[in-house]
Amino acid sequence: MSALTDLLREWMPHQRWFGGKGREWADVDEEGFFLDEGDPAVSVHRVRVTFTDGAADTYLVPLSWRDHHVEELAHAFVGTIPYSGRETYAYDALRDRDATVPWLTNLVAAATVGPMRFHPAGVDYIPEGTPGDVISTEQSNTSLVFGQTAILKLFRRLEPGLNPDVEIHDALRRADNEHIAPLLGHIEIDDADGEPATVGMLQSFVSNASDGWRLATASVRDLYAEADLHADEVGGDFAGESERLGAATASVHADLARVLPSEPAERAWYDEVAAAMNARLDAAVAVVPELAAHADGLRRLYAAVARTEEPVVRQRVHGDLHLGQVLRTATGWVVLDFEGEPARPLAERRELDTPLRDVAGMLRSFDYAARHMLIEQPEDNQRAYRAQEWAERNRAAFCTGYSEASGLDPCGGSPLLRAFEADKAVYECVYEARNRPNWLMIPLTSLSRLSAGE
Ligand SMILES: Nc1ncnc2c1ncn2[C@@H]1O[C@H](COP(=O)(O)OP(=O)(O)O)[C@@H](O)[C@H]1O
Ligand SMILES: O=P(O)(O)O[C@H]1O[C@H](CO)[C@@H](O[C@H]2O[C@H](CO)[C@@H](O)[C@H](O)[C@H]2O)[C@H](O)[C@H]1O
Repeated sequence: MSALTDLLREWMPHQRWFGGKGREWADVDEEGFFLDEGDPAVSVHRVRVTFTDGAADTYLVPLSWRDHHVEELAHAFVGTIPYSGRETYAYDALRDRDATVPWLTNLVAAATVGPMRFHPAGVDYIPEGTPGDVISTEQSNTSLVFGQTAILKLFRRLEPGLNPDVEIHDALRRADNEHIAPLLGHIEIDDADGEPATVGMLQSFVSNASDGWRLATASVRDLYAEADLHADEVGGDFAGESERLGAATASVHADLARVLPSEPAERAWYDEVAAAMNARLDAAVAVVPELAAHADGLRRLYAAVARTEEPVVRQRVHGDLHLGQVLRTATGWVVLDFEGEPARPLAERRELDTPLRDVAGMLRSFDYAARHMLIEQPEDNQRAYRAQEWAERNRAAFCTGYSEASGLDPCGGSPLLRAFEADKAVYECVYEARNRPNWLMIPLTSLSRLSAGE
């Protein structure tokens, strides 16, 4: 164990991006190289943490180094280690502005630094020389904004293979899709076996935009404030936006099917989907015992998946679409973060899937937006009624926008869609139990409706 791995063992479990919180470490290995030997020097480390259950994850940890403590960087301080007979001070290099410049310099130069390769997309200006500021959003990765023109997302957990965020953004740029922020480049690193993993993605920064969750919940607040008016009568009606969002989602799906592989689903696919849903439910009941009450009804919904004759096209999709993943600009909706559900292995997230998974994700999000303000007042039946009304109106508008743009109606009583919605709500129960237990009632309420066949 080196002085650096000792330091990382102390520091990493407290970082937002560290996915192994609460698990016991059995071992830790680290391999590093210098990205920049200037002042501050910047090093990049691949840190492999092995847990006592035998599982292991590799994290990306960039550090900056100084020969004295810098008080303004106290928030980024990692610790000290001895080097050439004196103490050196290590900082989180992504929170140290002076240490952020080399990322774009190397990207513009299409450089190779140690095992890391920088690939500019060659399509647009990269704001080289500008320092980056870390965004304050709660996120599982770390993103830096450079001069309000570009945003670099550094993926913290490294997995071999091209990250779907890069792959899908690249495909949609080739398709000239107008609902994405264009890809400006990406960065790869070779792992110990020479397999490349994606380290980062640079894309255009969408300025002056608001995210869908913020806009939708503002609309719900307006509705609650007007006790006697309906969703279509209050000032902040969101249905027009929901309809445009449906059309934007359909456009993204159509382009993905056009430029990446797609094929009709075979019979075996339906059985596999039903089996995967049942397996996810089994695992979820062990974490959220309240789910057991809905299990029979949910299994009936999943059985209908195996029986349905509904044709499905398998293709690449977003994989984790919700209102927090879309930005409204002055001209329309932009869809972000094509990584899929972060907890699933990368190979699984790159498999062909059905657009219904994304439609279901967004429909769930309308339920969330409508209900999240009921958390504090679960007995307020009047508000619960109005929440339902808001959710139904916006879900229907989203479906209308989707069908008008695609010519396909994904929502017309499809048993598949209901099953995907239920499956997402089961996933959400586990997510909420682990992260925001007082939000658990949102997916549970939806599941009692879905499992009762309503
Ligand atoms: N191209 C962009 N332009 C403007 N803001 C962005 C852009 N990409 C991401 N963001 C902001 O950063 C947040 C986190 O980005 P996201 O890709 O979802 O990261 P993560 O995968 O870590 O959750 C988004 O919710 C959004 O607010
Ligand atoms: O954005 P991430 O990829 O990190 O997604 C995870 O966190 C989301 C919460 O931030 C979670 O989304 C759930 O809550 C949202 C409101 O906060 C709601 O709009 C979504 O519909 C709901 O699923 C997401 O499930 C999780 O993967």
